[in-house]
Amino acid sequence: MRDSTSKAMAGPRPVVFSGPSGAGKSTLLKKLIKEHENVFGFSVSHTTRNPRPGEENGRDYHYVTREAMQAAINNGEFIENAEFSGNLYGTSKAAVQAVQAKNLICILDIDMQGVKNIKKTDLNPMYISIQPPSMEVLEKRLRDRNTESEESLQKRLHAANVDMEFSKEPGMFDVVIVNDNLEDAYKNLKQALLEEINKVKKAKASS
Ligand SMILES: Nc1ncnc2c1ncn2[C@@H]1O[C@H](COP(=O)(O)OP(=O)(O)OP(=O)(O)O)[C@@H](O)[C@H]1O
Ligand SMILES: Nc1nc2c(ncn2[C@@H]2O[C@H](COP(=O)(O)O)[C@@H](O)[C@H]2O)c(=O)[nH]1
Repeated sequence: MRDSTSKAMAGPRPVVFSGPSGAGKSTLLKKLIKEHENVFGFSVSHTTRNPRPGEENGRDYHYVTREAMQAAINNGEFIENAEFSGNLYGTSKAAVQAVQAKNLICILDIDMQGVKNIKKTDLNPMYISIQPPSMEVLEKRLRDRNTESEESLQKRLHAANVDMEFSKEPGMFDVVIVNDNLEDAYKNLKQALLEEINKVKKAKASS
């Protein structure tokens, strides 16, 4: 069944970022939001994982217990949710509405199960896949980030293999960006979003 709740959401077309854990999604989207804070807004997901050093509740995620999150899911408060690496993650309707109410392009950072589920809704976002140059580079980045236990790292690498195959399915993503050199990847990302950025800037200038 299609989720018709998202139909009521207005504003510019959202953008979904997906790709393996460690590919550089957060790094790129943080740069994007910093450079265009009047254009983009981040959909703050819920998760049952613990905050990492430097992460802030309500800014990076809403950190909740599994019981609270499951109850909210059962109550129909989420557009999509998924189990990833032993934790629940999900996009609440409120998170997307909060961004769209400000007439900003809503950015969702979600895993591939999220992509599949969002495709069943009426949100109609642009889908961007961020890919690492190789599995070896991905593993090094994840290890160097120093945020995962060995068990979590192995789960993420396993999911990354599945994800990298999935991203090759024709029509799954509108744009695929290989994040090798960060500045090049960022330039490609901005180019892919240029039309949407200009639309929002124009609408804001005339309002
Ligand atoms: N082009 C790049 N070159 C080198 N290091 C990078 C590059 N892009 C990102 N990194 C680093 O790789 C690590 C993983 O990046 P990041 O946390 O942005 O990935 P992610 O896709 O958001 O991961 P997750 O899905 O787990 O949140 C970080 O330590 C980041 O600083
Ligand atoms: N389906 C969803 N996936 C999400 C959501 N928020 C984040 N994510 C994805 O989870 C993994 C791991 O994230 P991390 O912050 O623990 O490294 C990553 O692939 C994110 O894209 C969500 O709301 N729904």
